[in-house]
Amino acid sequence: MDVMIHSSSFLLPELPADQTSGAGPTYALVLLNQHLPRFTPLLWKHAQLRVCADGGANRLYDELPGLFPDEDASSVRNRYKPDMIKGDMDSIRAEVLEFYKNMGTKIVDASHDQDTTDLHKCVAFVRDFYADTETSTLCILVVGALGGRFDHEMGNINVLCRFSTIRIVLVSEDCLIQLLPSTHHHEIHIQSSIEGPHCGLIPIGTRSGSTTTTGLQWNLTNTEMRFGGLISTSNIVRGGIVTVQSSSDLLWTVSLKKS
Ligand SMILES: Nc1ncnc2c1ncn2[C@@H]1O[C@H](COP(=O)(O)OP(=O)(O)OP(=O)(O)O)[C@@H](O)[C@H]1O
Ligand SMILES: Cc1ncc(C[n+]2csc(CCO)c2C)c(N)n1
Repeated sequence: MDVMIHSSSFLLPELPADQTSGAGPTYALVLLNQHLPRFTPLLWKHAQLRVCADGGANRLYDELPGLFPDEDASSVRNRYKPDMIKGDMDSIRAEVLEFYKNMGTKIVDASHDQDTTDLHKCVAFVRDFYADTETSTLCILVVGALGGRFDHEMGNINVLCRFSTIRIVLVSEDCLIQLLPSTHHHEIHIQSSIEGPHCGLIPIGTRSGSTTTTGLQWNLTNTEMRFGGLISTSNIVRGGIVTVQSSSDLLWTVSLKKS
């Protein structure tokens, strides 16, 4: 089975040289309508496409200037122009919509679709935008996915499952969450300056018949995991590389260090 390599190098101030030369992932950033983490400007810099999901545009408008306390709010806003705002447009404020429309941001009202979330709509857009790009090189970073309403959080995690062939990372102030599809074996390269040591491996939707790991304090060896039984929470990363093999898709989560 092929090995999928994972690295959170998008949280480093500069991408490693092999990535800046075009060999690494193509990052897209999606901003949701929850508190934006402090490193949003860093992810913005690394991303080639930036999309706000509906009320995510309010967060960009309201919260980004606060991350640059020494600068004038309007000059910060003028520097961060999203490529697109997409969603059912029931949360974005009129003045925010007007501001970004005047800056040239593309606005897509998808209010006819009340069966998929704004994050789903944005991920589908990014996927289609990069339709000609090899899927394995695309990585969608999502900020504002956690905290607040639990139905929203579960909807956001469901997007990882619905688009399981695309690399998507939910990035909060405290942790990262991503899906490890069972179609691959996984090598997670830990950036110990920014992430760990706490981590978890969580089956989602169904039991995971057999999981084997290395590089954790409490490794699994052909172990079954299920809700109501064992799931691996409060585990600890021990080595620089964690490997995971599983018969079912799993969520991988790792804590982020408070710099
Ligand atoms: N409290 C929250 N916790 C986690 N994610 C959130 C939260 N609020 C919004 N989001 C995410 O941001 C996206 C855009 O938010 P927005 O408030 O514009 O959604 P919405 O269209 O009002 O959602 P809904 O109609 O389902 O209530 C949502 O699709 C969701 O992914
Ligand atoms: C069974 C079922 N439950 C909830 C919704 C509502 N819903 C789900 S996504 C969405 C859009 C949010 O921007 C809305 C309103 C539905 N359609 N079907």
